[in-house]
Amino acid sequence: MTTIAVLVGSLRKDSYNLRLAKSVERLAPEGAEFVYANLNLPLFNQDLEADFPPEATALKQLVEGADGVLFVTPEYNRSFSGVLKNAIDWGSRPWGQSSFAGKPAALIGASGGALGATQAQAALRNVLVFLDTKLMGQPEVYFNALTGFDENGELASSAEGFIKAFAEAFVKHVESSSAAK
Ligand SMILES: Cc1cc2nc3c(=O)[nH]c(=O)nc-3n(C[C@H](O)[C@H](O)[C@H](O)COP(=O)(O)O)c2cc1C
Repeated sequence: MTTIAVLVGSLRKDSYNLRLAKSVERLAPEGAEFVYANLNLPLFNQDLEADFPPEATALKQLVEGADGVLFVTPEYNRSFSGVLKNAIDWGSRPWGQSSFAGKPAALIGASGGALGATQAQAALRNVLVFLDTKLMGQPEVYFNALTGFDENGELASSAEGFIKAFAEAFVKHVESSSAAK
């Protein structure tokens, strides 16, 4: 079993990005288990590092126990969401004990427009490289939620192919990175 920790950077109940993550999960090869992190965390405060909040510890444990991490981000003001940055900041601490270092990872994102969280993903990619994740380069998916989901909120048939290709490439990336350890 290959375990994937999923970090969805939106707390919105009907989040496009959560729907996108669930679509990736549905189209992933058998044997991959997706576990969704709780990102409803206290605001990062370095004063709290000596006594980590339990929710932040749970996030670190989830990531450390997973074979790979999938980051799913909305675009807020041309960057990735504060919710996701906050979670990444917790997971990266204390100094020298980042949960992300060496983890096979990929990113994907949706927004309600044709640009499909392009700028958010570019900014997030920079952070994930700095954190020394083993980041999948291709394929990239910039997901337009207005055309990518149908009127029932399901993945549009036109999007099935490229989301399946992304899911397959990601799980392969995780499994080959883990085997190479
Ligand atoms: C504060 C804020 C800023 C936003 N900025 C952008 C933006 O820069 N680019 C964009 O494509 N969409 C932007 N949006 C629209 C989001 O893409 C849209 O709200 C989307 O549904 C968020 O993802 P979610 O459905 O997973 O919550 C913004 C939305 C909010 C609330």
